[in-house]
Amino acid sequence: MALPPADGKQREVLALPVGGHTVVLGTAGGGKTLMAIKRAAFLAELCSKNERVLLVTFNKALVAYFKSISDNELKKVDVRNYHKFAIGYLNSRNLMGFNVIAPAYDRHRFTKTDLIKKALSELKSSDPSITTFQRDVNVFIEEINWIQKMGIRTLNEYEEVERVGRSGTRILRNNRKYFWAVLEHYMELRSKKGYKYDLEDLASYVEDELEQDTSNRYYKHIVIDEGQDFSPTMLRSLTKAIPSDGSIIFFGDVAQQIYGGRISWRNAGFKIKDIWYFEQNYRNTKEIAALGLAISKSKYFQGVADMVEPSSPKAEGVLPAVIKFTDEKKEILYHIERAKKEFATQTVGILVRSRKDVDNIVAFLRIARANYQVLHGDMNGFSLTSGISVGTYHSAKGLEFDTVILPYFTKEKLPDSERIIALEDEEEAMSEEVKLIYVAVTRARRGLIISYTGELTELLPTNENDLYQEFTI
Ligand SMILES: Nc1ncnc2c1ncn2[C@@H]1O[C@H](COP(=O)(O)OP(=O)(O)OP(=O)(O)O)[C@@H](O)[C@H]1O
Repeated sequence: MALPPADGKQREVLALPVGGHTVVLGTAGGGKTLMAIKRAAFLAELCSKNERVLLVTFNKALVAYFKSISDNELKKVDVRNYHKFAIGYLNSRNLMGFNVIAPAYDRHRFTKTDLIKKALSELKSSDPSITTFQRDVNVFIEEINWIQKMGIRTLNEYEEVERVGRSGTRILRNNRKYFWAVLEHYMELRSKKGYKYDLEDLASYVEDELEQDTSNRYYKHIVIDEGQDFSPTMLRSLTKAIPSDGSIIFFGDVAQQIYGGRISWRNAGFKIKDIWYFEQNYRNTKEIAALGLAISKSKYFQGVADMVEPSSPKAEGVLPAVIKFTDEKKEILYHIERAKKEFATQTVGILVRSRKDVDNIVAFLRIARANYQVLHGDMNGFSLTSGISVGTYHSAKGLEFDTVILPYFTKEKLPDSERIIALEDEEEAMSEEVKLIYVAVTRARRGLIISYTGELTELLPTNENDLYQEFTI
């Protein structure tokens, strides 16, 4: 499959002089992935025999997708997710080992969550008078992840740092020392289990090592796609991974930031003169883009700095459908039947909020003997031809499908109740979750079907402006 040629501003970015730091912010479907691939290929052509280009993105499913769509353009480029880059670098410095990263999920080993739970419970019993320790463990997990992603190294630094958004008011400055105590105790327990890192603080170790590493850099140029979800410390480590005559280019869309709350690429220490903007939406039809735009203008979306508003795409299509069902089984069977018959020659994405719901849909797909792939972190290949892809909204990041089906769009599931607990604030959870549904909706090229039972989530804008057609089945 040949990639389309660059157009308008894309052409200007593709031809930018090579060197230094560049930031490109674009709307959903603005061609950031396309340009990341083309720029990486262009840079690889300029490299001498010992110089290399890294195209780095957030998740492994996206790496598999890049490789499938790039039509040989990436022959001379290393395509990796950040963690693979980090592990490779730490390995080259003899700082890795077997099972030294505390896993996020694992049925057989202690996870980061298990260890934070243990750390909190031990501190709670050692001093029951401290009320902060009585807060839900998810609040601590959330805060520890934030501290690590910011690359904060000391309690002093943590006590000084200014927070943006509502998270700033959630944790009083005076109480930060208790969160720090849980972090420190977690680190002790982690080390006792033989783990040196976890997925959030790995980047700080890479950054520190690169800071004092005077050897020649392995990559001359780094191209980052989906950069909005890289933590500041991941981005800083990448800026240190290139030589002084190398280059780094960041492609991202703040409206699609779905990991890490309100952490901004602006904390990454890029040295830039200008920011480039891709406003043109090349993916969605006018109707789908209009719904995406309405979501991005909703009250829950407020406070998103650097948001790039899309200009209306040219392709006309049909209005998205919003269908109400009487029960969930009927809902899923209806979608599977349509996907198998009506959309048989298309790519179809069935996307949901939780992994549990993915498993549920997979069980139905198996019974229906449908042709499907599950989107997940360990995908090696990616089928681009017709067929159904099932996954969470998170796993569909950066991808696109001819038709997107979004079942379970209910108040009960959106926002996710665990996020409300972790953030101790429904409004904050809504502001996170609305970005997820923005990502989900903007994955659709031509068809979008949303469905629910019971009550529709408030995250979907109301229909006064005829953004969608409503049905009951
Ligand atoms: N200049 C162009 N001409 C034709 N098609 C284009 C052009 N630029 C992008 N596209 C197409 O538009 C779609 C979206 O592009 P791409 O995935 O690169 O956008 P993106 O900015 O990475 O989107 P997102 O952030 O939503 O994942 C793709 O199918 C891509 O091939």
